[in-house]
Amino acid sequence: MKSLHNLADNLPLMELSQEKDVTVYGMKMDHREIEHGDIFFCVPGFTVDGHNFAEDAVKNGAAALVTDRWLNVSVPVLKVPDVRRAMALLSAVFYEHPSSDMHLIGVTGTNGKTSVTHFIEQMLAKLKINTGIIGTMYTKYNEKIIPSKNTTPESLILQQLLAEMRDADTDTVAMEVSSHSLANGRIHGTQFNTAIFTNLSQDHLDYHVTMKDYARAKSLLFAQLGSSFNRNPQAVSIINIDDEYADIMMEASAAPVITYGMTDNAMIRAENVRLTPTGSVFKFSAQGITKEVSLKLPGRFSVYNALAAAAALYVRGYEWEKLLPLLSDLTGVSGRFEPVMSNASVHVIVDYAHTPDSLQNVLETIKDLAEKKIYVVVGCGGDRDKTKRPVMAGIAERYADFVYLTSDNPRTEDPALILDEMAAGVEGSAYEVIEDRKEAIYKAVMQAGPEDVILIAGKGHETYQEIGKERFDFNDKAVAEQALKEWK
Ligand SMILES: CC(=O)N[C@H]1[C@@H](OP(=O)(O)OP(=O)(O)OC[C@H]2O[C@@H](n3ccc(=O)[nH]c3=O)[C@H](O)[C@@H]2O)O[C@H](CO)[C@@H](O)[C@@H]1O[C@H](C)C(=O)N[C@@H](C)C(=O)N[C@H](CCC(=O)O)C(=O)O
Ligand SMILES: Nc1ncnc2c1ncn2[C@@H]1O[C@H](COP(=O)(O)OP(=O)(O)OP(=O)(O)O)[C@@H](O)[C@H]1O
Ligand SMILES: N[C@H](CCC[C@H](N)C(=O)O)C(=O)O
Ligand SMILES: [Mg+2]
Repeated sequence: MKSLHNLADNLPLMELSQEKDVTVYGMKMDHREIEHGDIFFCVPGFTVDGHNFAEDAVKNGAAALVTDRWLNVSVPVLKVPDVRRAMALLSAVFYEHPSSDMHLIGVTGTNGKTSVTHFIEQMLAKLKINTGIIGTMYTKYNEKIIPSKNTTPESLILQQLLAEMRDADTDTVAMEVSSHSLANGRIHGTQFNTAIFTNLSQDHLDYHVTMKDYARAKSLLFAQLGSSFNRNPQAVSIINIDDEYADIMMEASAAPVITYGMTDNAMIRAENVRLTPTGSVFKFSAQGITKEVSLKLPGRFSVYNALAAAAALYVRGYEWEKLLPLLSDLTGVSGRFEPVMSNASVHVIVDYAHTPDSLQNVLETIKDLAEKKIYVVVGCGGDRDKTKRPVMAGIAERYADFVYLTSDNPRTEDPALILDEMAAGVEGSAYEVIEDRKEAIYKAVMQAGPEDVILIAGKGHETYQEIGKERFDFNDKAVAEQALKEWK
């Protein structure tokens, strides 16, 4: 519970429609969720303008509105230049800056965010540190799991979750920070101790339009770190120096930078990386310390993710001697290079690769390990970057003996048209289009021979398929398990 005037004092350039103060009991951005005494934020959205719901919000009991224009309503209106950013700041104030009461690690980049946050959590759990996670799969702290709608929640949900974590004595939170959230100001008012950059490659060009815009959005995490806004003098940026966009992140960083990678100029390095059938072995090197490390995780990309997680723990205050042994115990994350267990001798791997770069990385790893044929079942999501469709199909063709192009989450697009766009990227004829994902998985399994490998890409841990505006139960792993039972 807060006074509107006290809240408003935190916003530069705000104007109030009336002198009357009111008590604010909660904050909402959807008028259908308003309860008596809430502030309603009129967010100009991508599909609809929240200002259209102002009157209904008042009818539902809103005590005040935050808007970007004057509206004629009976309750006080707080006019601001940018409603989303004002919402982020006021949510942080309303919940009394929960992020400043914990060690908060933000992870951004096209691929690897979910993996890195989970690796940090696994290592800190071994050190008996109470750690929370916010990301694509869920928000998780103590034994509680709250399913996610977005990878990075809207600011008022984010601050509420952080406040719950603070109240549950969560010490450290590892959080995925998406480019959408940065561009939308969802993390304004959130104080990070550490920001990690994994990598940048093509995705979300529907939203950001060019790679430069996309990189600029990602760099905001580093620009906001340790700045006057996020007052944390201890803040550190951790950057994958091998990525071609590393310079942009380093230049943007308002905090000192630690680099990691496999090249000589990385401060934290993996040298002489050797991939093995069960993972990898490499020589870890940082600040004069060298140590042979083995990982039970697939591919070179996992080495990068492990280095990022180790760097975060170093910044958290742990000595290398203490944290390096924890790397060998890291285990895979659900839906990320996850083998499907069965009695059949066909190897099926479910992976969340939904970008060209991640698909290529995963297939390179499979190519190194596979002794027989490789099959790929892959689709691309609807209402998302269309330009990645032919590219992903082309990558699948390059590595596989045969490709099944199928639906991912078509959402409101025509699945057949998405598949046409994918097929345009295939040059040869070793592919088939099967719109129904279950049918495609079954067909791939049924025609595979002993020791062949099937990659089912794109949906990883997802337990639904979104067709139109509806979500139907669907789980790649469960479908593959069933198909494998029928394989002979
Ligand atoms: C592009 C984007 O970020 N969209 C988000 C945005 O939607 P929007 O701006 O279109 O909202 P809108 O539907 O126009 O509505 C505008 C306002 O009116 C309100 N409203 C609307 C209808 C109504 O009857 N009453 C009402 O009050 C809405 O609550 C909202 O405040 O605000 C919504 C409300 O919070 C979000 O759910 C929605 O995320 C959707 C689900 C989404 O798909 N987002 C994706 C693109 C996204 O953000 N992805 C990244 C991960 C990307 C990655 O790295 O892989 C993420 O962080 O999740
Ligand atoms: N460091 C990496 N570099 C390239 N590809 C990676 C890396 N880490 C994971 N991948 C691949 O990308 C897929 C997605 O990984 P992960 O879920 O960790 O990424 P994310 O950044 O959280 O994705 P999202 O944007 O959907 O939240 C994995 O299934 C794997 O195929
Ligand atoms: N965070 C990503 C997830 C994509 C997962 C894929 N299965 C799809 O639906 O495109 C996005 O919203 O673009
Ligand atoms: Mg993720």
